[in-house]
Amino acid sequence: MEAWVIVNPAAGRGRVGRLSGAILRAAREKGARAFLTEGPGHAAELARQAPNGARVVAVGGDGTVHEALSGVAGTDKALGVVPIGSGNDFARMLRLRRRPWPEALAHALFAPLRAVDLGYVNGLPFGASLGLGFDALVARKAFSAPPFLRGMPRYLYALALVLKDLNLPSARVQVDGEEVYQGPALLLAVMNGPTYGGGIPIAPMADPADGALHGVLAGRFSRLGVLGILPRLLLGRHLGHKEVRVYAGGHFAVEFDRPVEAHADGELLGAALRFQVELKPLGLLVVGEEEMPRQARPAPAV
Ligand SMILES: Nc1ncnc2c1ncn2[C@@H]1O[C@H](COP(=O)(O)OP(=O)(O)OP(=O)(O)O)[C@@H](O)[C@H]1O
Repeated sequence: MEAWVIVNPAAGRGRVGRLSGAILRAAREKGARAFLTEGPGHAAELARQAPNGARVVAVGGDGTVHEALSGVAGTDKALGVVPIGSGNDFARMLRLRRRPWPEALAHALFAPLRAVDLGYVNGLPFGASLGLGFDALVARKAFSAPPFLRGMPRYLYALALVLKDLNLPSARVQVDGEEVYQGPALLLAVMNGPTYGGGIPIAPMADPADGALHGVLAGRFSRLGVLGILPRLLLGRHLGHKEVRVYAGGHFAVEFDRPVEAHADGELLGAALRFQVELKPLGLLVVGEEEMPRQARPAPAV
């Protein structure tokens, strides 16, 4: 099987850039074709050019994986990942163990393939997460924050800007054809994996091989309410909040009363009024762990 290794030197806050020569060499020694991306969009283009049946290995973070996914989804190519980004939620969804990069590369090139569910939003594929509303707006503001702000200060700056002008849109949400919610919405996360934003456990119950997307909707929240739920969210203790609802299904149709920001796998999609979200069960071939344990579930009642 042909393998294409796509290395994003900008990922991992420059770490991949420092390692890129060694990674390209190691990939070629293992018989793969290896490429360094030249800018945003290049990983997607390379993944599209990879031949049918190829294993496409993204070296970088969730942005690189998301781009590579767009060239792999809907084909019989397979997606591997060497997670050296700052977030790595796709790798977390696959339960990839932490390995030094040479081992992670060998794993991505040679470990067996398995299938996981694949999400689509308005026709575009996503791997682990889709976020509509508040979190995407914070990401948008962080994107245009002054360049001297980095990491947590950049996030807090963006959060403060969004909270200052907090004005919730109204949403109508249908899951599998049934209307489940109508009202103000702070955010709706539609998740294939349990985490986004670099490990935030927004949907601890999500499992990429269960044939369902998991929606977590935060409804009416004040500024103070948002500040109160954030620490609970970081600990995965937000699901019991009275304004947090959870849904599972294969098709989410979401309509807002004004354009709302969205991100897929942490990549901004642009604001829109309507989002059609579909799941293709086991629609993506990936390199995961040999054993991907499912979430612990209570035994069914007998
Ligand atoms: N050669 C390049 N120069 C600059 N940017 C690039 C280049 N190649 C790709 N990119 C862009 O780099 C961005 C960041 O990559 P990525 O998200 O993989 O890394 P990260 O931000 O460290 O990880 P994470 O998303 O997991 O936090 C992507 O949006 C991608 O489009």
